[in-house]
Amino acid sequence: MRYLSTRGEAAPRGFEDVLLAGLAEDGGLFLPAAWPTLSPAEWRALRGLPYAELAARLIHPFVGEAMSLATLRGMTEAAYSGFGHPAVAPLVQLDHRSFALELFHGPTLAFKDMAMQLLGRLFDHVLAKRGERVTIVGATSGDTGSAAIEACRDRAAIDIVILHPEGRTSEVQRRQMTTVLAPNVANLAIQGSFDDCQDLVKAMFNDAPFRREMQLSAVNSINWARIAAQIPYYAAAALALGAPDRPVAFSVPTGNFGNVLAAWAVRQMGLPVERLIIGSNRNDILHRFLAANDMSMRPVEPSLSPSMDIQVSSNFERLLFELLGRDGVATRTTMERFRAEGRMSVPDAAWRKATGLFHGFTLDDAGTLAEIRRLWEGAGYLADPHTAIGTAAARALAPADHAIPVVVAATAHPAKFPDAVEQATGRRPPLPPRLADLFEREERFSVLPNDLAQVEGFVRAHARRNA
Ligand SMILES: Cc1ncc(COP(=O)(O)O)c(C=O)c1O
Ligand SMILES: N[C@@H](CCOP(=O)(O)O)C(=O)O
Repeated sequence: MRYLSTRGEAAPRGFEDVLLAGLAEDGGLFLPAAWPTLSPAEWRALRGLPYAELAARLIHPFVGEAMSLATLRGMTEAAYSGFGHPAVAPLVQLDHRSFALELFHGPTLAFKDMAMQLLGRLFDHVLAKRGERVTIVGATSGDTGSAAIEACRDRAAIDIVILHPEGRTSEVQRRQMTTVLAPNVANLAIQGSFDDCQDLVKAMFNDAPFRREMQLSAVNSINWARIAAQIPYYAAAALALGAPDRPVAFSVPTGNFGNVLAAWAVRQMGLPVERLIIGSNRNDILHRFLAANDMSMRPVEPSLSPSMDIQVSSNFERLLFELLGRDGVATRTTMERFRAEGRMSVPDAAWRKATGLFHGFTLDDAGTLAEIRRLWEGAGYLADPHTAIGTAAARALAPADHAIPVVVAATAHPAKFPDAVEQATGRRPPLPPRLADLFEREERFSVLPNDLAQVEGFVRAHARRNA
């Protein structure tokens, strides 16, 4: 399997290079040169497999010659063995046609564990094989950070620095990151938004000498391996509900566009996905794009679903590349204009192609609380604020054909957002026993302004301490 950059200038690469590089040298994101596809018979043969086996079989085409299926299977089995549910990602029926796909049974209680638990092992394997060491820099609005730290803590060949927006995550989310005191882990609170954190990470990657000096790697969904590892749970849900012989729809609470992109990838691989519903909070740039071909940036506003407080959805560039007929020059020009002018629209044909499949929905905080309450009182289901945006979106935009089930990505455990859940339902969800003392644990993090030179200085000092 070879990978291309969405900006068309980086040389095609294999999986190992893509895993370690994260972002392409030309500033673009990697995508497979061709999508692996399965026939209906091949999809049917995957029904009912244990999750780890399904994951290994679906991820292996993306890994290609980099490792055998048996080696990958060993990693998926180890990655998912510690999950708190035997199905790993169970489907819970919410009403006659909609299902919550619970992706929060991993160690840090959010969907990020589904990919990150595998990524940590992939990094270890490739770094040991090459005798290399990396410095991972990542940006988080709350969940990627703790999942990445959990997956990479105490790993010999990895240093990791996670940037989060100061005061803009939930307290549980912050503590899940800052109470990990492993020497290879550092947390930085940036005085700014998640978008500022993400821009700092991309700027470090685009600073070629710094990138080389630090051997930078990424764990955000700019890294293709993250998306590849998020594909199997959509396939598992679709197969359980009758695919490939019955179409399904997915509703995904969306911020950086990574999770919904994985659902789209399942469609590229041949499963009948009738539509992809994108739920946004008041930071609704994707909704506005789908409604009126207007992707225009506004300042990021804090909401009750902080992990989705994002304006620049990194992975949209991957979809854009496909919408523009895989034209790297056009993708680069469009993205550069977006960053310079703060807005973009795409050619009409591309926009129509996008709106034929993607449907946008937006919900404010009051609506989110009402939806959490409705789910609790109506279905006895306790949802976190992100998942609630997904269920509300599913109800509003489900396909007219009632035979098509709608799968909502349940992206976080309600205990990660106890204040919002309690406000909506009067019930404060407890943390699982292994996190019960989270609020007594010592925290360690530094605070820095949104300043590239200072952040690079911090990353360098952290890496040198551990070298
Ligand atoms: C709980 C939760 N829901 C939804 C999202 C949005 O997912 P994505 O950024 O992949 O669109 C995130 C952040 O990634 C999240 O942490
Ligand atoms: N919501 C995310 C933001 C980063 O997304 P990623 O999927 O690109 O890592 C978070 O929780 O940090």
